[in-house]
Amino acid sequence: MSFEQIRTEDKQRALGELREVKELFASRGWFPGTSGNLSVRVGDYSPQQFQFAITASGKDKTVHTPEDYLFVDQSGKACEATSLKPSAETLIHCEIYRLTGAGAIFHIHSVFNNVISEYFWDRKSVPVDGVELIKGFNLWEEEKHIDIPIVSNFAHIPSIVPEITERIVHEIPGILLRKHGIYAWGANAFEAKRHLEAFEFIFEYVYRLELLKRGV
Ligand SMILES: CSCCC(=O)C(=O)COP(=O)(O)O
Ligand SMILES: [Zn+2]
Repeated sequence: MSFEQIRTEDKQRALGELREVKELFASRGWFPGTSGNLSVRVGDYSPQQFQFAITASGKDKTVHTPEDYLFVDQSGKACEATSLKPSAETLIHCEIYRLTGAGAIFHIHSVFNNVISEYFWDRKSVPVDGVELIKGFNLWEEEKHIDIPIVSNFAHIPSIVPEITERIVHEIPGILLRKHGIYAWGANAFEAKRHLEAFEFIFEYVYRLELLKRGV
């Protein structure tokens, strides 16, 4: 399906969802210093061909402007003529869509996700035991253990991608970039938001529990 074949109302819906999520996450302080990026996929999907709306690069995501989003294809190329630049991290979105077929991907930087990614860097994953909120990932097993993958961060974004390709696991709808932030995804914007909120809850829980264990 080409970009032109995608219905205007579907494109408008994606932009509306991005605007809503952006405003909510901004109210939580989840976009410090212009960080973070959000995307919602539109139209039909195959791993070889898809399109999505994504936040433009370097914008203050706490304000709304007419130049907040653009549409790109599976290689990160703009679908329409525009002076806007897609997020510098668009290639990460492309790879996550290619691997998972997700409908939306949200990325934020927080102190908790940064601290936790560094604290558990030696084991390359965050261990989580029996926390109720993993039900937010549709994991309903009693006292389930999960490991949230952590990958290396590089200034050169294409260098981050191969480790993401290697480490994404079907059960866990997110991945942590070391001292950078969390990427969370879902079948649609509602689910990706739920997953992101569950990750952030878990990171704060793990952080506070570690402090208590250490008597800090
Ligand atoms: C200013 S934070 C550094 C870039 C980053 O990590 C990020 O999430 C925002 O980049 P974008 O190009 O999407 O604005
Ligand atoms: Zn980032």
